[in-house]
Amino acid sequence: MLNKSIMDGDNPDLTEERMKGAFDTDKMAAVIYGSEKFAIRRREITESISRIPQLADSKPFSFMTREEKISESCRKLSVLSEHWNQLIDTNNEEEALHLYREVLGLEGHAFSLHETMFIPSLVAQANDEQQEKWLGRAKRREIIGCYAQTEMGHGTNLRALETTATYYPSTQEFILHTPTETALKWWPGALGKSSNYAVVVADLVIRDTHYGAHPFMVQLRDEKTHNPLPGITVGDIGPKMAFNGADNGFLGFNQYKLPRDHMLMRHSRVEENGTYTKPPHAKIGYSSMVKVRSRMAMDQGLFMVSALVIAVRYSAVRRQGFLDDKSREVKVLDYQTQQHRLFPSIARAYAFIFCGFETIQLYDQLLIDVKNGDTSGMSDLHALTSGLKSVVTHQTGEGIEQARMACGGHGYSMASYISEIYGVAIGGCTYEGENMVMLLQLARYLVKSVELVKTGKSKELGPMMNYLAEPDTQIDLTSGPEAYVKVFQHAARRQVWKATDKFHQLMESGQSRDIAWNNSAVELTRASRLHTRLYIMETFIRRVSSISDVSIKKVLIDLVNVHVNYEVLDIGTYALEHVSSTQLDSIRSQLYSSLDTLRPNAVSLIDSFQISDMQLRSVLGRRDGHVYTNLFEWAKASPLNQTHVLPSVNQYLKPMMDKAKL
Ligand SMILES: CCCCC/C=C\C/C=C\C/C=C\CC/C=C/C(=O)SCCNC(=O)CCNC(=O)[C@H](O)C(C)(C)COP(=O)(O)OP(=O)(O)OC[C@H]1O[C@@H](n2cnc3c(N)ncnc32)[C@H](O)[C@@H]1OP(=O)(O)O
Ligand SMILES: Cc1cc2nc3c(=O)[nH]c(=O)nc-3n(C[C@H](O)[C@H](O)[C@H](O)COP(=O)(O)OP(=O)(O)OC[C@H]3O[C@@H](n4cnc5c(N)ncnc54)[C@H](O)[C@@H]3O)c2cc1C
Repeated sequence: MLNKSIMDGDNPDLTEERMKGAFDTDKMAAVIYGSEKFAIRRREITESISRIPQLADSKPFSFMTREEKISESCRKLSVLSEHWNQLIDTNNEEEALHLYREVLGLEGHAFSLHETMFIPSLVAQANDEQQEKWLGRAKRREIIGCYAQTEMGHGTNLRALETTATYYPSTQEFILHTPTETALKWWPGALGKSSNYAVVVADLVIRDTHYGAHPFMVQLRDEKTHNPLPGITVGDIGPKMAFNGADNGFLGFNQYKLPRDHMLMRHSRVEENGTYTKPPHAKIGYSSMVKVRSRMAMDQGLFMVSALVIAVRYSAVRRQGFLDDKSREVKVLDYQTQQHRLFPSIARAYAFIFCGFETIQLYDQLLIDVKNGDTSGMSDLHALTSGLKSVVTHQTGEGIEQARMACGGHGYSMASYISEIYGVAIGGCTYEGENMVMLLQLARYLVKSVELVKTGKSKELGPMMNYLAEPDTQIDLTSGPEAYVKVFQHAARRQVWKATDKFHQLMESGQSRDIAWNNSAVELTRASRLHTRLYIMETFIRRVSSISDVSIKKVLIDLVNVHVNYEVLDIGTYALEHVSSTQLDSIRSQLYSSLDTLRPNAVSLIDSFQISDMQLRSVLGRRDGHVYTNLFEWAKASPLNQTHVLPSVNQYLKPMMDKAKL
């Protein structure tokens, strides 16, 4: 069987789609997840979870209050604690993340930041003795940690953080202090109620000199009672747009004493007498953010896929209207507009995940290099991941919203669960650096690159930047996807140069650097987006070219064709300077025919992600496709439907109506 999701008793419309698939979905899963071994491990973990009934949701998330969600995830975490070693290789981050996604879902939980930022901060920033003291405890989950950096008044501008950590050689202690209301830590995930430790980022002060943001390991709560320690004010910041299973929190310090060896000292040090040693690279303390940003293409790709699994399956069973055959309504997936709405996002999701693999590996390599004293790769990765997190989060938001609309009215119901996926995913436009700000970080790098070319130093260009030095050439659009890469290179190069020239001209006209930068900022962010989209396209094509299995490669080439045609049309206003409007018309025709080509494989392409029903938490997107029965059962389970007459009717509506009758 080529599509491994086919099961007896499924909706025949979905079975028909699965029969049409021209490739083996297990083989595709191995490509998506980087190796056959990991794809198998994912399935094994999912299977093992299903044999532990206590790990199942006690009721649908959408019917739970915030308090119930938090309690439910804590209950499951305590069940999981009995099974970690039997379910996963606890040293394997990807296995752990898969387990969390399956059992706990995406709405957040007590360990939301423990694995993703707290432990990575200890790994990258704590010295060997500190790791000896805390890392094992953190990995064994004896303690729960989070990453407390953002303050009520400042998130983006780290240099303006107000929380101080002042060192006193006389006592060999730091005093952590929150000098103002705006200095309260505000937003850190799992800080409010769950964590008893935090990596706190504070401005290091020694003898009135401010050394800027540094990380400190801080105990927040008593390990026996879980009460906040004296000098600490901590709590939950309240409900959010989504992600309400997490207790994002606030934190204030009142002259809180911290031993000297609680500053994380792998890269910078404070000696007993207060002598400060600066780190080998000024931004090395920002590594936990780079770590998460390097994961975001992968994680956002998976968010988008979840919405697409729901929308594509639903579109294959939803019948509405007629095409040729007037005896039976068509599957809405047969409409060109539906395909145009969904298929380019499927292509982007694959592309993001392939990029994600690269950036995760680049971060792991950087960690090794930095440990060996080589910080030279930091700027490249910072620039790349800054642009990538901004583009993928924005496009993921767009893709998920299109998926919701593609499900019509039922997409708007929590039964689809798409609104929750959307709410969680678009948090990524903000966290780990607001998107505009991060696009401007990449722009700094692009401007510097142009300056290198202008001053004859093209040899010093970083990876991916050589195209900035190349001349425009004729583009032959019949020569395959590489021609579309050329269109993107031309468009990105032109925009990067244009934005840089504008910035330079404004400075030449007398504007200060910062004012000239601000007056060029929109053009600079456009340059960053084009550059990043070029990177995504190149990575996608490179990955697909490396595949040897013929049937897998064939369908992925179809997907690449959807991608390159869609992307070039999407940047039409920039592309028009390099391709004629007649050529754009021909790209349009190719896009429509590539949608057609992809159509028979659409369900298998999204089935290949092997996202279990448990993980999807969508009534509309279940693998069996029995949408209407499932939807009705779900609605009947609504708490509102547990009585025929609600107390509020008896208390308010009935007396009101009775009064009106008098
Ligand atoms: C995590 C998810 C995994 C699972 C998925 C499942 C569910 C997810 C669902 C929910 C979310 C869960 C978790 C969310 C966790 C979120 C956590 C956070 O948000 S933590 C807080 C993050 N905060 C930020 O990102 C702040 C953004 N600001 C900054 O990073 C810096 O302030 C900024 C903008 C980089 C500026 O820094 P500054 O020190 O002022 O520097 P300059 O602008 O002056 O630049 C000077 C040069 O330094 C270079 N630079 C900056 N950063 C770096 C770096 N990291 N590495 C290397 N170089 C860097 C910069 O490019 C400049 O270079 P040049 O002078 O141009 O050469
Ligand atoms: C779901 C979620 C989870 C989070 N988890 C954590 C966590 O675990 N730990 C933690 O420490 N923090 C966390 N945060 C906080 C998050 O990192 C910050 O909110 C984020 O970095 C954005 O900073 P800000 O809120 O200060 O936005 P602001 O910078 O105030 O942004 C407001 C506007 O100002 C613009 N702007 C700001 N500066 C500039 C500039 N220099 N140039 C141009 N435009 C600018 C922005 O583009 C934006 O449009 C989380 C946030 C969310 C939403």
